[in-house]
Amino acid sequence: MVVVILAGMIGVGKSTVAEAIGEHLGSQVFFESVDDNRILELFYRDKKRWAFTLQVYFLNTRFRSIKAALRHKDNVLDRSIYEDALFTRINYEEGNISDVEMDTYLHLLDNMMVVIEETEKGRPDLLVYLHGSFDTIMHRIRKRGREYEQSPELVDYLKHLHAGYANWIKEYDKSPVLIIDIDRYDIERSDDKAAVLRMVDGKLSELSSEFSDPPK
Ligand SMILES: Nc1ncnc2c1ncn2[C@@H]1O[C@H](COP(=O)(O)OP(=O)(O)OP(=O)(O)O)[C@@H](O)[C@H]1O
Repeated sequence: MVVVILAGMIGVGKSTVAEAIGEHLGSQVFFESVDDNRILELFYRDKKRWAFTLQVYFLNTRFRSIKAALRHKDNVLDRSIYEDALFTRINYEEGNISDVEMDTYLHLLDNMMVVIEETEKGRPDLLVYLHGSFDTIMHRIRKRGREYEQSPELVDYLKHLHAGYANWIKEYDKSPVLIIDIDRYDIERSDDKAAVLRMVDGKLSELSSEFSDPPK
């Protein structure tokens, strides 16, 4: 049983890579659909009013997904609960979330983490972190063309988030990590996609041999 989670900046391509890994490993993929997420649009229109509500919404849906993923067999998640606190922190730093809201969020998250760690598996096997330069990411966000992500006023928020990710990945310690540079590998090209899947296979087999090594 293998649980792989994806992480990385908005627009970096997590859903596409999650789908490719899921297909390759024969795993179920948990996508967070944003098409029916009304709060997301409200948030992009008025961050101060909706940031906390949006974070609680995502926390709840990610909690549900990670519990389900850790309970069943082979699964891939396109974004996970481990990463959402970064969005909350950035929104706190931007003044969109108050001290009291931040504290409430962190207590809620702590409680949820206890439940997650108490599941039989406890944590994912691998985090695949997609890293890209700010320019590449902006290019992808524009190309994807989701209306609420296009406002020129969002650039500072996206820069802040991009810088936040660099610290977040250094501190992440819930599972082993595989970093993929999207400036180098474009999953839409078949040879790059094959190379990415080989890296995932390589990492998973390295981890499973470490796991099965007899103790010395
Ligand atoms: N916790 C969160 N707080 C604020 N916004 C969030 C949070 N989680 C996701 N989002 C926003 O929701 C949208 C998520 O879209 P989606 O799930 O397609 O992910 P993405 O990061 O844009 O995708 P991909 O890496 O697959 O290109 C993005 O605008 C993202 O910023």
